Amino acid sequence: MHPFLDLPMHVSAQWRRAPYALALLACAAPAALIAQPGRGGGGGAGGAGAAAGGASPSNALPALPKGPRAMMLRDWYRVANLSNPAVSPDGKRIAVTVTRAVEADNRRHSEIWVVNAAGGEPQRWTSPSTESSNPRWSADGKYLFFTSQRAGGTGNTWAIRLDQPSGEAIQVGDYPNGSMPSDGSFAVFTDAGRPAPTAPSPDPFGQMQPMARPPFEAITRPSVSARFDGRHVVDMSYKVNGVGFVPGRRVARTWRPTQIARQPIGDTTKKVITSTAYSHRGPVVSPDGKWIAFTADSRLRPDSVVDRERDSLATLPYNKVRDEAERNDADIYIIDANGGTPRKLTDWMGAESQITWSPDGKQIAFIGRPGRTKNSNIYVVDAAGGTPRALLGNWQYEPGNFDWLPGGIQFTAEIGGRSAVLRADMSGKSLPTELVSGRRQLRGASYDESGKTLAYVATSMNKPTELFVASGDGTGERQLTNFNKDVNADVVWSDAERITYKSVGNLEIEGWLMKPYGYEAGKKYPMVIYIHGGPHSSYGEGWFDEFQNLAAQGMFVLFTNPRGSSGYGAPFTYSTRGRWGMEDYQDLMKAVDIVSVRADVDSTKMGATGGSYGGFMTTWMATKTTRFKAIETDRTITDWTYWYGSSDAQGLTEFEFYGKPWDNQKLYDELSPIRYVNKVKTPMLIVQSEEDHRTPMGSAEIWFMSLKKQGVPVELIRYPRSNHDLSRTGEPWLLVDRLGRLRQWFGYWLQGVQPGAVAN
Ligand SMILES: CSCC[C@H](NC=O)C(=O)N[C@@H](CO)C(=O)O
Repeated sequence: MHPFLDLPMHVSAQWRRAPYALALLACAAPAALIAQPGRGGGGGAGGAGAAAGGASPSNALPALPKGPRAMMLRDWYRVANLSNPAVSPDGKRIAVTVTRAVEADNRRHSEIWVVNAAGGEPQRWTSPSTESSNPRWSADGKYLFFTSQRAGGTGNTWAIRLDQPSGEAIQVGDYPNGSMPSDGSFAVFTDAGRPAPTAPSPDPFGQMQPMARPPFEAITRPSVSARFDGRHVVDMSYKVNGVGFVPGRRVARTWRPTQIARQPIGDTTKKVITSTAYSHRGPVVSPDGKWIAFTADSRLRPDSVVDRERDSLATLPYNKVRDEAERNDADIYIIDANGGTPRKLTDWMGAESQITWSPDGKQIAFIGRPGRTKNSNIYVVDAAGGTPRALLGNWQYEPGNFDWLPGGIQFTAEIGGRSAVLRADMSGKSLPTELVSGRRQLRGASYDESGKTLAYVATSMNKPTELFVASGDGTGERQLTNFNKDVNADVVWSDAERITYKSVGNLEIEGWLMKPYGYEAGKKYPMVIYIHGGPHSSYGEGWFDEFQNLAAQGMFVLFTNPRGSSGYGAPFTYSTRGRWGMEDYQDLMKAVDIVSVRADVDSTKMGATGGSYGGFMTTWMATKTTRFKAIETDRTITDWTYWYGSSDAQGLTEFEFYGKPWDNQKLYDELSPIRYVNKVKTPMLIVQSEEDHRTPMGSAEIWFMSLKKQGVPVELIRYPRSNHDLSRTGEPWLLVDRLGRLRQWFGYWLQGVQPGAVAN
């Protein structure tokens, strides 16, 4: 899958405070190939009207020619991205989010479409003038809920009525979102309560911008508050990629532990059934409605104690015994559905998530990760307690989401660069069985109530996403939509050959070689290697705009999942700890060795590109080899100590590099490409976003200046209103501009195409 980082704020905060949370960071969040609704925050992704000029560019641009032909840059705007399929409880209909770019407005637009599982034309169910995503059906089939920021309501949950003639979307106060028993009579959910009312006191800084006000316990004050509009920072988490600068606290720290609430369906009265100093997470009600399972601190300590302990540990120097010890931060508890004293289900070492009751309510399943660098597995335990048993045994791969259907447990998983729907062996004695597989990526498996209908979104190398339906056991698959019909008819998307090869230590590495558009046997073509970020993410068997872009320019595109990638099991993922740029570099260069001897690859015209960890790796490569004739480094990191101080994710290197820079300065220095920049001879294009708080601008600036001062050809493109996710969720015009620059840079250095002559 394409690396796509979708970190909620709390994950970033955990990275910052402690290395322990790093198991969470496997950067391999669900892919969104070109479009993600509703993201961007202060980073500016997708903002209409913010771009330079504001005028529609399409007025001035000619219509795209009919195909079949190579992808042109503006074809990017035509590709629809489908996500979040949801099968109705009766299995008759499937709702899905469809996201497209609106080229003239420089923005994306998402709608909910519904299609009959039996087939037929999909219907648009939400307005073209508002954003709607993430459809889900109510258990009783009365509503289709979805997420929307539309005006005139509270919160962002809206609904379309299904049991009566319907019109505009409405908000439904008596149908809460939460876990329900089989009879659907009530829902349970978490509730953080309201902040305690504080007596109003005059605020001498009330008129200042939030970032400028003196935070709580700050020592300095503005001399004249009306004359200071800077940023006053005292807290560690003062900037977050995709969010922007975050004002500090104005009052003493307080805690509002999340409680469990229940609300009858058809009633607006919510009852909070717990009142504790610790938080309850992910409450799930049993099918008979008698019990609620949830996770909480393994010792039920107050949130204040847990947070203070974590914060104080985070200030200590790295300590092997303490920091490498396995931790049991959370456990599963069960409480009476009306409240009472919780019972610990089991003392299980590690992290538990996705708690799920068996349909008969006698057992509980969860995804467990027994240690930070250990494989996750699906575990099952009696609801009465006992020792959880793993269902996937020593399977190499790790489960994604799972469902406990009437016939057993089914789940999705990444199997290297492809993904599949699988059935677990409930005895745990055999490896899981693949039900839906093939060289492709499946996203968001959804079932009807009976488990007899399964829907998913699928994509493969040369096929953008579409919606598919099958029987619950994966048989009888049918494609239900063809949203990309027009663009598919015009553009010849390139396919890729899958390769595997043995690298250092006999480790098998998976990779792909995409053919250039218009490939003719007997000719030689330039080749560009793409390096993904993370490093714990992966490339895979899905349509990806960036690869298609360079293949359309007439180049081979090589992409691999070197050690450190996700999708091959945790030992593979974490094998690069403390060794970035070593064996992983060799895994990449080995792939280059293999393809560069092919008769159709011009080994004198090779390039490299990559972002984030891939940006680090491209600058690292530039210091180690002159085999590449041109390199593009994207959202790069060239100095790890600078990165540590300026990024929003210190926890990443605290874990990967065994401590803070001053705990292990040698490693931070030795792995910093800037230390060897005097060796660079390769022309480099640097792309960095002005509001990237994950890999801030300084790394790009020092690299640019160093190459300039040595006479190495270099260009720096600084994208405004953009963050670390420009290439995924950035403003469409800027995102497409970046694709154009990649074509031009490699077109110039590898194909001799003169500036301005690369086709758009
Ligand atoms: C190594 S610094 C931070 C790198 C970043 N990792 C997580 O945030 C990264 O490599 N991001 C990737 C994957 O999402 C990217 O492609 O931007």
